[in-house]
Amino acid sequence: MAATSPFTLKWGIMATGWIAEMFTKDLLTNPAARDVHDVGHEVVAAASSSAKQRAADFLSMVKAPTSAKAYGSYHELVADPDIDIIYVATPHSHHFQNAMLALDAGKNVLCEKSLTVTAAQTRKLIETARVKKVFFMEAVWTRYFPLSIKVRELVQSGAIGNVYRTIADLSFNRDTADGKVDFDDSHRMVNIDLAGGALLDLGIYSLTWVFQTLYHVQPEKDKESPKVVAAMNKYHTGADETTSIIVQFPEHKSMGIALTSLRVSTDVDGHNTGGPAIRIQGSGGEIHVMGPAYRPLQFKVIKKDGGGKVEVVDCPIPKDEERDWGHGMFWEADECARCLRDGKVESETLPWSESMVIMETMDEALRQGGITYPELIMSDVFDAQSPLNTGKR
Ligand SMILES: NC(=O)C1=CN([C@@H]2O[C@H](COP(=O)(O)OP(=O)(O)OC[C@H]3O[C@@H](n4cnc5c(N)ncnc54)[C@H](OP(=O)(O)O)[C@@H]3O)[C@@H](O)[C@H]2O)C=CC1
Ligand SMILES: O=C1OC[C@@H](O)[C@H](O)[C@H]1O
Repeated sequence: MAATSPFTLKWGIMATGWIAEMFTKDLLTNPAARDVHDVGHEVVAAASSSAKQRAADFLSMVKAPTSAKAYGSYHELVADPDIDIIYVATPHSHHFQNAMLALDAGKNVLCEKSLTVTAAQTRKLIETARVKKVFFMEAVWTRYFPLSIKVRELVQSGAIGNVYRTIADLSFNRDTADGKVDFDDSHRMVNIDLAGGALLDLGIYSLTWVFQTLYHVQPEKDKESPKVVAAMNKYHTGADETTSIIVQFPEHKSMGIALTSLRVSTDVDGHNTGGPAIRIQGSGGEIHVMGPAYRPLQFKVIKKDGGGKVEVVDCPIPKDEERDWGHGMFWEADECARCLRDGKVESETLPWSESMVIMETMDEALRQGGITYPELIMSDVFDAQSPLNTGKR
């Protein structure tokens, strides 16, 4: 019997910054290098809001096929009939308007984290995807790692008993002697106009671990909206620099603690000496995930009755030797391809309802922490000519 050829998804890349580079290089790797044979990817075009030449330079830098088109605006990108799906790789501030631009044009969308600035914006995007009958997914790449899948399976199988608590941290020590952090005030990590702050950039990963171990694994009928208690320290730009959130599920008697900071580090010496980034604690044992929370490569299973033995599971990220590349973002791209091949508009691994509840949790934390962003980037009214869509800075 002849083997069926893989389903190939045609991508348009919106923006040409750091993560666009990482993701596009992953798209260009050979799926066989990660033992994937049912789906593949093609980079059809990239767009820069600043100049067509920038998009052309980007495509040659990532070694895209010469057939890939360069556009000098996001509007041109979403109008390209050859593109199946748009990857939105702009700052958080821009996600709502940029993703809406693509959805409005009838394109499927994979949008970087944090999905939006507000939960109301996420709701609008989901409604639009539903009406347009197009696929829409939040690009929290860690969810699609084989490591995450294994950990969720262990939790669901009861390997560590009932899971009552998850403690997750993603913190970078960027503290400087002058009392600041070593990001320029204009950098997207701390710039309020770009929806900067520890929570939306890093804390989303801590929350990802809380939600994928305490919420996602629950049967649909038992899913419980969390109670949220949060504290935030503000940076002088108005963004949060250190944030701690308790996410409580009273019916399940479980609790998540999501931590993030730009002042201290999860991994103090860069060698994981400080212990795990994530502790998933059950009545019969614990799973320790070694960080960073966004790209973990190892977890440990410690059983209550294990007599001190620790099972260590390594989950390296496969590399395409020919391209000398493998970052780990290809798994979320494969998920998009499989969903589209199978006619799905949302992923079961990160359904719309779960993106929504996580955004609501972040909304509530920001409210309790007293962080507000400018109206332009909090608006949930789509404007194709918004400066966020036209590249005007
Ligand atoms: N999944 C992951 O591991 C990571 C995800 N991210 C997420 O990706 C997004 C982008 O982050 P990153 O790539 O690091 O950011 P960069 O600043 O490196 O790139 C952002 C790109 O967005 C475009 N852009 C449009 N308008 C603006 C504006 N006003 N200011 C700055 N850039 C603008 C630019 O591309 P152009 O000029 O071509 O239009 C720019 O190159 C964020 O949402 C972030 O949270 C970031 C890092 C890792
Ligand atoms: O998503 C991310 O993961 C990696 C971090 O270095 C980056 O700041 C963040 O945006």
